[in-house]
Amino acid sequence: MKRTREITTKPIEVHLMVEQPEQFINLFRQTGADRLTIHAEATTNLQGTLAQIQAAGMQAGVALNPATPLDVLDYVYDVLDYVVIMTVNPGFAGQAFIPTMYSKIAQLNTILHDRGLTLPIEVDGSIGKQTIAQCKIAGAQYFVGGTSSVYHPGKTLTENVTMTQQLIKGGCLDG
Ligand SMILES: O=C(CO)[C@H](O)[C@H](O)COP(=O)(O)O
Repeated sequence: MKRTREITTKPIEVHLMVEQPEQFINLFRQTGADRLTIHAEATTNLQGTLAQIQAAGMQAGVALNPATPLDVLDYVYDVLDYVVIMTVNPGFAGQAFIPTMYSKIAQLNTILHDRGLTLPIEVDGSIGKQTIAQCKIAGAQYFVGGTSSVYHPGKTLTENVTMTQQLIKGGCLDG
């Protein structure tokens, strides 16, 4: 994290897939993180932990595993800056996208709209050529790049980044 902070002024988002994430808030703030994502399933104090992240000067995000319902967010929207919908089960790269996640993204988009909130929806897991367009239609605004996009084997990082940018913008791909 420290090395990454030295080489970029871009916002750095850290996604903590650990239990008791509250133990790591200050550590990641000190190393230069701008946004900290915690899992709803990983803490018994979701509201308090999000509030602590914001109080430490970072944006606070909640990641929801595929089986976790959206209503866990009902009482934390006031301490939340973005939501990460996991579109695979967390653990490792290269898994298949879970198709029911499209409707989960759309449902969250409707909830946010009904509440008058403009929090971005981020999607994580098998995000690439086959899934970006539909995630965007459902309401996603942030896309996590993994082996399905920016680290896709067989192409350079630059080629993959260009391709992914085109997909997110909704442009045509020629290959
Ligand atoms: O958090 C993850 C899995 O736990 C990864 O971000 C993601 O799955 C990696 O990308 P891809 O699915 O494109 O290989």
